[in-house]
Amino acid sequence: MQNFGNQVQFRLYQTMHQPDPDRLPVVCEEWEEKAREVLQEGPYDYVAAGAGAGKTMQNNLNAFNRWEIIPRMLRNVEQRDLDIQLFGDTYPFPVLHAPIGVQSIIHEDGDLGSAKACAELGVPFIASSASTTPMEKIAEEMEDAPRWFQLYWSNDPDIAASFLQRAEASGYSAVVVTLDTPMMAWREKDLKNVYLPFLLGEGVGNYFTDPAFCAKLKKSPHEDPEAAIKLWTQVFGNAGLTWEDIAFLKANTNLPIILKGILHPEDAKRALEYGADGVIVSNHGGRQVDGAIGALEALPGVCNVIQDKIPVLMDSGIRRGSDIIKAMALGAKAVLIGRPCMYGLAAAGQQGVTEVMQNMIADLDITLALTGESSIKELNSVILRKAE
Ligand SMILES: Cc1cc2nc3c(=O)[nH]c(=O)nc-3n(C[C@H](O)[C@H](O)[C@H](O)COP(=O)(O)O)c2cc1C
Ligand SMILES: O=C(O)C(=O)c1ccccc1
Repeated sequence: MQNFGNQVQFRLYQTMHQPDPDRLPVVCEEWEEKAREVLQEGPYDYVAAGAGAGKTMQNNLNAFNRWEIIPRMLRNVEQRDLDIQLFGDTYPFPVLHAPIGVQSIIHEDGDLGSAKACAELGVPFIASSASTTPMEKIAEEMEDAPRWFQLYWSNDPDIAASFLQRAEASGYSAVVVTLDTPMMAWREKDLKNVYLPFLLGEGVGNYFTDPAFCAKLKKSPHEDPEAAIKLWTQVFGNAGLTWEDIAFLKANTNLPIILKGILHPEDAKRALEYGADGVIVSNHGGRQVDGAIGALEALPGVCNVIQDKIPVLMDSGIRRGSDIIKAMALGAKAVLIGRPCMYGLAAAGQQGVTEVMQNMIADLDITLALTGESSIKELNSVILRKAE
């Protein structure tokens, strides 16, 4: 896409004649502020806060400040390529929408709004196991736009296998298996607010429509929602999994399997040994282990082990274009955008997600050019230095 960044930027400046209240935010922190204004405390904190004291979330942001870009000059950056290849598909930008459950708690557009915003831009949408809208409905709305499915690996193998089968049948082209959430973390803000969306029947759309899940209930989720929610709390996670269980996934899907939540180089080694098709370096946005390593800090160690044998993606802390450049220069093939999209969704529904994604990509395109690079795929750590 020619001069994507300049076009978006020019359009934004042209809104100068619009009255202020109609103008949507541009800056990530401003979107977050707007989200805080429109949401009640429970849902806002559910999205914005992390595990424990929030140290990991802080580490994620700080990690980006430890790297600095050294721009190059006079390198003809008129034509720029932002496209990437992953698992045999070409995508227009090196960004995906992170899997995010329970989007219905922040806006009525919910998962469908986000999915449609992504579809318009050609950005792959990773549908969460914990979406409120069932995966088939999301797929239907997205038509042939790119989409992946994120698996929460239930301790009930029938449910896990059924989710995999449904994802493949409804046209998702890869499975992201989230390993860092065998149970919900100790989340201080949610405990203080006494707020857990699932207990309110949010984020259970895939379960309540699942034949394997429903087979374990006496009455349908519609007839007896309380019993269904209780069953959900019993089957959601699986703390008993080991690396040997990866074979179960391979036996139950033909799609590429991408392991999300890899931080330790030793786990990167296991991911290769056990046949993962890709990994995502992530600490779940600091929502699981408090005091964990910032995701960007963990990225070089993982890439060093993987040695380009399979793609390494990353998330946790991406807030602007330069963050994407740093992650890719350190070895990520693409990044996932999480909370920024949710602040957009909260403040302005589907259009908010479109704006956040579009602005992030525009910023990326312009910053790439100003760094003196024209191909996102060819970035490497030569353009970075570790700040003192
Ligand atoms: C409200 C919320 C819900 C999330 N739900 C899921 C989920 O269902 N599955 C998953 O793998 N990750 C989930 N995540 C984690 C994101 O996929 C991603 O790793 C994280 O948002 C990255 O951190 P960042 O948003 O601070 O950049 C969730 C994150 C948030 C904020
Ligand atoms: O809140 C989360 O971070 C999350 O990943 C999750 C887990 C279960 C259901 C919905 C979201």
